[in-house]
Amino acid sequence: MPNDLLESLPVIAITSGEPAGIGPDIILSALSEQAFPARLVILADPELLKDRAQKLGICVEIQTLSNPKDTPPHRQGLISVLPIKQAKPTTAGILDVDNSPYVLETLKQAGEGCIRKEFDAIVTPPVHKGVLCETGIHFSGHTEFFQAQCQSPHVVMMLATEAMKVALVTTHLPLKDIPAAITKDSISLVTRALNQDLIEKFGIKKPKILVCGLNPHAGEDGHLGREEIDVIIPTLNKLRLEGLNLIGPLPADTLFTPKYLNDADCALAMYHDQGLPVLKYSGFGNAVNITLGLPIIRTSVDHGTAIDLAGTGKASNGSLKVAIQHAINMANNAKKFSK
Ligand SMILES: NC(=O)c1ccc[n+]([C@@H]2O[C@H](COP(=O)([O-])OP(=O)(O)OC[C@H]3O[C@@H](n4cnc5c(N)ncnc54)[C@H](O)[C@@H]3O)[C@@H](O)[C@H]2O)c1
Ligand SMILES: N[C@H](C(=O)O)[C@H](O)COP(=O)(O)O
Repeated sequence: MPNDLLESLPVIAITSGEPAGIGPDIILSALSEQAFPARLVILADPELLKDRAQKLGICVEIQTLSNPKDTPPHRQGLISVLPIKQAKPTTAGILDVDNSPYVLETLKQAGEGCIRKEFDAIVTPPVHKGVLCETGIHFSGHTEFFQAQCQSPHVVMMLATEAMKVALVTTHLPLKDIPAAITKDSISLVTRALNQDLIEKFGIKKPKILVCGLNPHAGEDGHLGREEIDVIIPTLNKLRLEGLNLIGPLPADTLFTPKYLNDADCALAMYHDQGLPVLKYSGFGNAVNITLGLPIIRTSVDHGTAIDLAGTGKASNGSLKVAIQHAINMANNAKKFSK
């Protein structure tokens, strides 16, 4: 392939995710079923991928790289690996805290490579937050990990299907800590970042964003909670003066109905389990998780490690394919903008 054509293909780093989960399975099956228009580099232990491919009976060519610059264009069945060694061999379906440093190392190297511009985007199959926390560090999600690594002041978690986009004001917080985290500042920063990225990364000229209340019935005029009156309404009014097209706060139970959704670009929920169950009910297995507000591009799957399915061949790779394609599209758009 001529050099300029090769260089026009984005380099997409894909981490292995939790080795005992379905991450390796869905990487192997997705990359063996189709060719992606990119240079795909898997940050993983090649032995993990070889073992899992054998267990699943998937025929792939595993090629080890010493430099990400050498990543060839993807073709069906090609797995190009930048090797990172596990502490121990993994048994599918059995979590082992000794391999948590390996998982963290794949994320660290993916983020560093993206910051150095060796990679154009990162795609992350699922990690197991519990087994990472057992190492003694507090790991609440990739979103927060890459936010800290990139030193980004605020990021936004957004999950998207063809039909719906749902973003969150707060990410992985215990329920009891949410009201205190719904502040004028947090709502303003997240809503501005969301609006900006909907314009720049999704080409929506003037995004229309539906905003959920925090309390049942959006507080029922203060009788079911005062956060709407004291915090959310004044903040949205201020943002409207900046030109943002915001509807709400609406009661979350009726915001997610066609009357509102059909005419809007995105819903903004106040917390994880207010917005994501609706999105996952509507499109589990085919949605993408995108971190907005980072200086790098990062997409992920809409599901977890599904430890019960690892090594069985029953895991769907649909969301991973969507996450890879979104990363490629966003990387191509970013290349066009930078010219
Ligand atoms: N992107 C990520 O890293 C990510 C996302 C969500 C959850 N997690 C983590 O995953 C772990 C397990 O979480 P969970 O049990 O709540 O959710 P889960 O998504 O792993 O599993 C929920 C259910 O969905 C099924 N399922 C999940 N993915 C599937 C697939 N690709 N194909 C077919 N069936 C699938 C599972 O078998 C299970 O029945 C937790 O540690 C959680 O934090 C990680
Ligand atoms: N909140 C996500 C979900 O439910 O799908 C998931 O936990 C992943 O989050 P990170 O991308 O921050 O790991």
